[in-house]
Amino acid sequence: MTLPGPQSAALPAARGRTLTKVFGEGDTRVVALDRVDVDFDRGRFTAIMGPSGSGKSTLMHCMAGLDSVTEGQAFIGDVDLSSLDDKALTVLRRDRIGFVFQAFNLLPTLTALENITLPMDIAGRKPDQAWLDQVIDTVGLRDRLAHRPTELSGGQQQRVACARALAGRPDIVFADEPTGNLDSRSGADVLDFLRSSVRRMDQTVVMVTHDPKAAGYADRVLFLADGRIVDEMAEPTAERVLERLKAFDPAEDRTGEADAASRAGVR
Ligand SMILES: Nc1ncnc2c1ncn2[C@@H]1O[C@H](COP(=O)(O)OP(=O)(O)OP(=O)(O)O)[C@@H](O)[C@H]1O
Repeated sequence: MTLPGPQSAALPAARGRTLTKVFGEGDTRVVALDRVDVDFDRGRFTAIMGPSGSGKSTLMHCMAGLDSVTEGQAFIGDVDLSSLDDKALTVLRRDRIGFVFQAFNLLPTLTALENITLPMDIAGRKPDQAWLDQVIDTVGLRDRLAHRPTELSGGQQQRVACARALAGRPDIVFADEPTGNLDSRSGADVLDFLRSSVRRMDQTVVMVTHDPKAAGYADRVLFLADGRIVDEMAEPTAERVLERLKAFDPAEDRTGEADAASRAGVR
């Protein structure tokens, strides 16, 4: 195993530089990301929030190499994703990035344990058993490992998906609305696990969410509007996030939004 050197240890787990993503052209042109600079430090839990269409998913997809950028660069550690061909990008995503989606995306024919180790099995990598045990215990799935997804609740299925994302000890986990399909109790279990993976296992998690309560589990919240990061909150609470979100009124136009942002002390 190669241990990260002092330089790579100091690097953020992921970072974007002047990230720009344009969809379509002419009348249908949309600037989904507008020169975004962002760092995701190691061992931190970041939530990304903002109104519908503000660019949250696009930012996550570009940072995770699921979509290409129009301009700028996305780095995982010191690797510039735009320098990789499709094959190298697939390997990087498989080996260095964990994903959790709103739909749990588990394979129905496999047991929970088989789902958790699937990415490593595909890669021909032997799991680090001590790490895997820690992940399974932290997520609280020890007595469910032989169950298939249909025999698990939604919350348990999402915890399997979280364990799968973390099993390979990735550089960073990207979670897109991980609690969107869950009741609040199951959602809290999933968020507790993501929180513990950061606090106790030194993982790095980036989560897109619409839910202020979910964002309250993070170390910081980035607020997007119109493809830009317009605000950032450290040590968020659900109440403060909710207050901040009230400044984004969908009825307001761009000028109104600037007013709202200035009322909220942004810009
Ligand atoms: N494949 C695409 N083709 C064209 N436009 C797109 C595409 N994907 C996203 N967009 C546009 O880019 C902008 C940002 O979309 P994105 O999905 O990143 O927003 P979001 O903040 O994640 O929204 P939501 O909260 O509704 O999921 C939107 O205006 C959207 O319509």
